[in-house]
Amino acid sequence: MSSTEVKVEMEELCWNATAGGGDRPLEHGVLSGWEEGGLYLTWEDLWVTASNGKDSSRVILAGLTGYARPGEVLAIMGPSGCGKSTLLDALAGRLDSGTKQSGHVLVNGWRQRLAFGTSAYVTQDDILMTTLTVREAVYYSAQLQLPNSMTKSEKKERVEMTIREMGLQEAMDTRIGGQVFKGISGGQKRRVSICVEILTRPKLLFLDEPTSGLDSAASYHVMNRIIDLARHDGMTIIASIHQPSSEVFELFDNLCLLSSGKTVYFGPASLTNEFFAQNGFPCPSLRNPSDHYLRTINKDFDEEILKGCSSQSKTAAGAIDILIKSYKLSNIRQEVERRVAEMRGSEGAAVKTRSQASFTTQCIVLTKRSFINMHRDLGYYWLRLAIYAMLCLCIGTMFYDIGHSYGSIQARGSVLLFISAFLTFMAIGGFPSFVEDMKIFRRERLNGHYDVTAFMISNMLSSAPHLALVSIIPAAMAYYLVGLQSGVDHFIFFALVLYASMLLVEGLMMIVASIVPNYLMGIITGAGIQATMILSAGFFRLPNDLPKPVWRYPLYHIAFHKYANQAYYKNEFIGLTFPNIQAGGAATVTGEEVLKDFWQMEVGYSKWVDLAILFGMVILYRVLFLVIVKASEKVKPMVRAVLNRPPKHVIQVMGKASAPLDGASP
Ligand SMILES: Nc1ncnc2c1ncn2[C@@H]1O[C@H](COP(=O)(O)OP(=O)(O)OP(=O)(O)O)[C@@H](O)[C@H]1O
Repeated sequence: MSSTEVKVEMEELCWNATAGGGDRPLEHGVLSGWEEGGLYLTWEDLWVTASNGKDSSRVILAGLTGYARPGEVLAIMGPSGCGKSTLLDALAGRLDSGTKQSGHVLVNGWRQRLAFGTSAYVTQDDILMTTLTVREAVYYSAQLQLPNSMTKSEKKERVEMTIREMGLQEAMDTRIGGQVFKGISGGQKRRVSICVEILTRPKLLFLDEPTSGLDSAASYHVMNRIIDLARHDGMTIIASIHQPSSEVFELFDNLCLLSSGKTVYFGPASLTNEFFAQNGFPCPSLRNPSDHYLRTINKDFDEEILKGCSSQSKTAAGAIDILIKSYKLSNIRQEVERRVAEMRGSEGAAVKTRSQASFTTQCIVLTKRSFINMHRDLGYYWLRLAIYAMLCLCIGTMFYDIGHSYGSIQARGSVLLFISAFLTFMAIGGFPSFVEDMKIFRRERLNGHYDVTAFMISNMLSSAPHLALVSIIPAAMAYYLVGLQSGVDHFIFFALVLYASMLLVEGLMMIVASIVPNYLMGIITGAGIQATMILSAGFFRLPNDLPKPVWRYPLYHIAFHKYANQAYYKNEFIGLTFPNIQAGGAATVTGEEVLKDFWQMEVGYSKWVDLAILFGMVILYRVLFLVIVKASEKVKPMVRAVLNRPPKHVIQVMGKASAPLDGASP
């Protein structure tokens, strides 16, 4: 069959006659149905290329055009690696920095920012808090997202209902689980991920492989419920899906079939069969249609799979060529373009951030959730507490009853330095758990569950009591076994310095995690920064001997270990006297003299000033974290906005539409 013949036959396929249940009539310029609140998404000539390394300029998506409408579900299908996730990311404004995007994506006819809290996105990986039960995970999410106007019991009811709809009632009180302990299954995790995103009935929902890990019955029920939501609540749903059963396939309104980033077919799912048949690739009667489409266009396993087709081409590569050419000439494509053009001028709802809970509610709920997570996670603090206790027992026995001899000056210096450097350094052990928290934070942030400041405050509040335990118990063991300066006030000060130092390392690791999210790279970076600070704190190389002035001052003054050292030393030495061996032991040397002459410390101000500087730095580190996260959230959409300029004809059409929303511009 020549391509002209294919074109003629394709023109006979009438869009509206056989389109799926969700197809609605279009009126000129305005879409009927969900105008009040729905989000219309259109994309035209959308290109995505890799922009990093060897792959730079590799085309991932090649000029795609399509749309998604409220009340409908668009399924994206294609062989593995064809660009399904990339298309979802591009539409959701979440492409990573290793890619470049061109063409344009419009929401309600306008270029609006979708990233950071405006759409719900269920990613391929299930990033959930492993220590929570299913009920807790969904309930905390509900509290974070649902409006304050809903009562507690209404929220609970919504949670229970959503959990049941996803078939998770049996697993409600089972912990999600992760690497350390086994919890619910992979398929159940998938459904929990969907639960937390559909709670608020988001206007726009992206689902990347929602049914992976589910059996066919569960897949059908989950997709059926999602489609119910689309129809009932006017949600716009775009789902990439691998291998739907024929029942699931029948639920979709539109289908976007991709191969190597190119459109093989975009149109009503119900017309796909005819499209394939018309081009010489009819679906055998006993085969699942979606299996057939994917086998026909899968170049990775050519030859055999096309046996029996009536087309001239028996290879997938040839089949793809025929289908792409035929689609370009078809009236299905023209209809898609017409609808995309219609939607350019449509007027719909503004893109808003999703969480409707107040800032205070977010802070309270996040603090509670984070506290429970830290409490239940053995690796977060309990293991550290045990290791710290063991280490402090070693310190205590090794430096037991240190005394007040001349030699005890050096021994006191060593034990305090060890505590200030290594005991603090070990706080880095919380990083792996924190990286997991950050992954959850990123997912929830992108989905608009809460504010960054709420996360920062809650993290600080929930970790504070745990860190206090880790500092006080081991510190007391070391302090009293060694026999450091007597007096409860001295011990309390000592524990406060250790506590502040631990808070500082946590803050530092939060900053590192916001820049280097990878766990190994983060540990290396965090360790490197701390080692540099310890080295420049004026102990290994005494302050007066440090290179002057260029090298000395910045690091010496920035390193928090300097202030921690000074605080420990002042707390310990001031008020003590030691026999002066150089003077034959007859005279004594005071603690102040030791600090000034021996360690060249700044004794002109009180130890409380050092402690205040440490707590000041604790706040500074948290604020820095906040600034970095907020800045990174702003930079990404700005870069995207520059690349995502609509062509001239779009600007002309949009000129008649309403004013730009949410900082958007036409
Ligand atoms: N930042 C990037 N740099 C280079 N190549 C990329 C980048 N992002 C995606 N790709 C490549 O683009 C192709 C499409 O990736 P994508 O994850 O979108 O495929 P997919 O259809 O979702 O695959 P699967 O079904 O297996 O999840 C892959 O070959 C992938 O390696």
